[in-house]
Amino acid sequence: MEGLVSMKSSASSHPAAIGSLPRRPTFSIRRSQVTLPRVKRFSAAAASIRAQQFVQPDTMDASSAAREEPEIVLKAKEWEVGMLQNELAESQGIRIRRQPPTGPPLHYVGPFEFRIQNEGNTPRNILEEIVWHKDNEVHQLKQWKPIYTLKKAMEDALPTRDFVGALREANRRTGLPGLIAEVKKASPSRGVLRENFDPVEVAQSYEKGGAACLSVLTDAKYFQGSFENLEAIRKAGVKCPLLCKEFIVDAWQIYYARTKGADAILLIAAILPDLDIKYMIKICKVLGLAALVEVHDEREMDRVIGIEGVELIGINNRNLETFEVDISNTKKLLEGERGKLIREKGIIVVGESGLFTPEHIAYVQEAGVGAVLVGESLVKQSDPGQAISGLFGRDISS
Ligand SMILES: O=P(O)(O)OC[C@@H](O)[C@@H](O)c1c[nH]c2ccccc12
Repeated sequence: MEGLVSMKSSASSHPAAIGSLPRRPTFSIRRSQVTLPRVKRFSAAAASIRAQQFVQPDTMDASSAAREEPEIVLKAKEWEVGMLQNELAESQGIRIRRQPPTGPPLHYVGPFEFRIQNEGNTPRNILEEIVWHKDNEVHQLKQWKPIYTLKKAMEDALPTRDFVGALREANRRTGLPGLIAEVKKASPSRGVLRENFDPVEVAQSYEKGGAACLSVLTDAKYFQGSFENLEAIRKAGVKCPLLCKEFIVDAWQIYYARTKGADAILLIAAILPDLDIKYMIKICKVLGLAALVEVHDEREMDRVIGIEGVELIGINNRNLETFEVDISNTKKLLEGERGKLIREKGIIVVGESGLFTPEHIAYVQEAGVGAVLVGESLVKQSDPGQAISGLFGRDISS
């Protein structure tokens, strides 16, 4: 019943499998111990396993691994860095792990696909699932378009527009929070929001209805969005500055967003350690992009307030781990010292998610937001731009 299959003999001898090789090696590191990619298949009776096959790595120390397969040791180091990243993030209260701690959920070994379903490498919630998927997706995209090709594309990209300035101006003009209207076809929590979705039509309608800026979902798997949508909206001549709504886990995505016409990007504090946020904000400054840094609890807010150069903080009323929506979250995070510090620093706060009525808008404005980010309540209406008047209680188009 048991059979040993080495990674070398399986993966490299089956060309068809090479394209689908995982980003991470099919083994894990626990401190000084290297787990080699030797694979045993056990009986399907193993209780905790939903898969057809169970992959049980054998162990050996790092030096003997080096003698056997230097490339494997290099990959092991790469994996170790990923592990350290998880530990660093955890020390900042980040529960979302950047990669599966014991290897990717799908292991491709030769022509076989091994799916392991154990506690360690099964995502704990939807946000973690999205992040793991994104990490692999970005790895593939980076191979297809290495960073130097993006730098070239950036030289030809259209100039960026002032996202923060547009929000301030709308706020000044209307006396209401500036609107970032979201071009969103679907979401994991709500399913499809708009059938016959035409992103350019929705964007133009929002602009006509008085939106200051637009947010365009680019994640394909969970939100049915795309970078093509972002690019098409930009090229159609929509003047509202555009936020690329993406799960950013790698700086490469920022450059890519810039080549596709973004004026701003989203950084989610629940998945990015402080150092990543700092570094990515610096990249944004160099590229002329605004960064909307999203938080959803006190700890994330305190981390982000302390980061130099933050101009826009989004408070998400939806917990991305549980999907629960509670608009009092915006109020809670702006009370007392935190609100005072934010005002002193001149940071614009964006109230995000779950806003449906003029009362909701008034409530978050009272709490201290200078802008709101709204998707569902607008995009579900037959005329999304017209729906803006309903949301704000009056016409804000002129
Ligand atoms: O559709 P709503 O409830 O109005 O929410 C919009 C926006 O806040 C939400 O889409 C969002 C906020 N932060 C995110 C991060 C990723 C994906 C989506 C989001």
